[in-house]
Amino acid sequence: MPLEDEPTESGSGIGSTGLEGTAQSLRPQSVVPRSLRELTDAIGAQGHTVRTEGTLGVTATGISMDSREVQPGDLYVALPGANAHGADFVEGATHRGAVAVLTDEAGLSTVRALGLQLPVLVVDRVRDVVGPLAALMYASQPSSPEVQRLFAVTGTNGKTTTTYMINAIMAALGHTTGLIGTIEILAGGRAIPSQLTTPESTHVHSLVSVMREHGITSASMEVSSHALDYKRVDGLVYDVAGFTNLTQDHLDLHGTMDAYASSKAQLFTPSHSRRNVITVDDAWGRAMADRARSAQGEEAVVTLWTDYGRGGEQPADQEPADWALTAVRPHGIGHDFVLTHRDGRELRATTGLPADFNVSNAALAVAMIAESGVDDRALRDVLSHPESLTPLVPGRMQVISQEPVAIVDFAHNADALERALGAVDPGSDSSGKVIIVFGATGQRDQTKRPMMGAVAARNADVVIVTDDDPHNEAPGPIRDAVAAGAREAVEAGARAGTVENVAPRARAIERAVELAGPEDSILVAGRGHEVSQDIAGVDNALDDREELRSALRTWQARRHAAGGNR
Ligand SMILES: CC(=O)N[C@H]1[C@@H](OP(=O)(O)OP(=O)(O)OC[C@H]2O[C@@H](n3ccc(=O)[nH]c3=O)[C@H](O)[C@@H]2O)O[C@H](CO)[C@@H](O)[C@@H]1O[C@H](C)C(=O)N[C@@H](C)C(=O)N[C@H](CCC(=O)O)C(=O)O
Ligand SMILES: Nc1ncnc2c1ncn2[C@@H]1O[C@H](COP(=O)(O)OP(=O)(O)OP(=O)(O)O)[C@@H](O)[C@H]1O
Repeated sequence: MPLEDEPTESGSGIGSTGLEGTAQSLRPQSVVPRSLRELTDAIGAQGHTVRTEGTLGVTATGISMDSREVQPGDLYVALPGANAHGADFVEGATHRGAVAVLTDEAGLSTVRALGLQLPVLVVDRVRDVVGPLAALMYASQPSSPEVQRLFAVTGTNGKTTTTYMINAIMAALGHTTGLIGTIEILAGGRAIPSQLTTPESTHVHSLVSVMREHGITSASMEVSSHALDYKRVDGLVYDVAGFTNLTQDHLDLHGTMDAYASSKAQLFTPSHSRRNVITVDDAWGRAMADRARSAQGEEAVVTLWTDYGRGGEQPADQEPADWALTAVRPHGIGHDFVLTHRDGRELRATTGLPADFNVSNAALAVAMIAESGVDDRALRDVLSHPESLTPLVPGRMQVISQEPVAIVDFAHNADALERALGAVDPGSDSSGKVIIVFGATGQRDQTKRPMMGAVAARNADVVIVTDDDPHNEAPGPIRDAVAAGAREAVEAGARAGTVENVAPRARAIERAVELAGPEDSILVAGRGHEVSQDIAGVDNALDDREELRSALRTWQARRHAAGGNR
């Protein structure tokens, strides 16, 4: 039974000088100092009222919204938050060298109560002005796409994979690429530690500038709905922004699916993007395209149809999409596909990544690049090489073993789980069972727990419910809620013959492997690339890929000892 190689560091391209640091600490080398008067004028030019206290002649050379990240010469942005007000930390910020503060009235009172006399700019809604100020400070917006091309991807699932695919194609087209997303930030192959999918606005702007200083001519970014609501990408206009899909997730933040859709829709407006490619496989996508057209105008919005299920026929009652998948054929564990434009142009490509949804992600990546104005002939040439659309995306349908098929994936909501299970199902011609190990996150959207359980029971033969990141919630009841959804589905006739509740997670993975025969498929879902599990605020080392490899080695040794029979 071959175990797949462990992933290796990919790419290089640029030297590391000037890239030592984290998303929080990196700053462009060349920054034009800005007087508080200039910054005040810039806030006023955005239509915000700003009140100033203290001298406006002071110049700032950086901007930070966390006291712990302040560098000498910074404007410290003291934001009101859910846990604290940034003004509570203003003394720390001044000790680190902040020269002025931007805050609201409450923040001003705190600063003055502390007896601090440094200049203060006061606005009503602080987050509204930070992005554009950081854009000014770090001159982040590229002067043209020829200098640096910026891509953004949003949607519930597929952002990470699509951004990796965009980068793989752009690199093959000769660009030095940058990436900002959930797994990592990459600058020309150099990894920069990061915490959020989309970093805070001050970091986003400094990173884009730093990347340009290091010769990065194309950058793709995941833009989460949190980022849009928290205005983390304000002040940056992407050349092309793409939409993957919208399914239930993050309702703890957004409340309703409509509010969630409205958050995403902000990306498809002139203040965020010039051109959009929107996947219109379902009603959410079609509504997103309609909203984008009313915000951007018809010309700026391109639709993409990837729901190839009916053999390429688009629904007759819908307007045909601009780009559509018109042929999909299995190719190894991946697929060949043809993307056809309404005007008759065809782009042929192959992705070696498994699962139907990766054809959708690949189609979006290709359409976004085609719409970004790259040379058509060069693009066709690059797409003729399968490796252009087969990046290693850590923890995304990552194949750990072929026999039994053992895959680690990041699916952590019902839709992603269903699709990932569909991809590992050997089908009715095979006697192989599908075994799934997964859990649900604590302190997040609780409504998805039984839904995920039910999806697992409908699409797998053996369901092993375990812990994800419980965070500060008791893990037992989370597992019970997921398992209850699975058992209810089994009672209603779902496929699963067994539902087990096993913790800790490493033991659940072992259990899945113990139950597997060589013809079976194991999917360990939910944590993908993650290497630690947060239990009650403590990060415990745990890598699903390592646990799976170790359990498979034991499985292999047992089989060997038993002479190949189970
Ligand atoms: C819900 C959310 O996104 N909250 C973000 C928000 O928190 P907050 O407004 O409540 O801030 P707070 O903790 O009250 O602190 C108030 C202010 O004091 C500052 N502070 C705090 C302590 C200190 O010592 N010094 C200091 O200056 C903080 O930087 C902040 O500006 O602002 C903070 C400061 O920038 C963020 O760190 C924090 O992200 C938290 C950590 C987070 O986990 N966010 C996740 C949910 C998130 O954004 N996820 C999405 C991806 C979602 C997905 O698709 O899966 C992402 O893009 O990563
Ligand atoms: N187009 C898609 N449609 C549905 N599910 C998908 C799609 N692409 C990926 N997935 C599933 O979603 C999981 C996460 O994929 P990916 O990391 O690319 O998405 P993401 O949008 O970046 O997710 P997150 O916001 O949670 O980081 C994958 O492991 C896979 O199970």
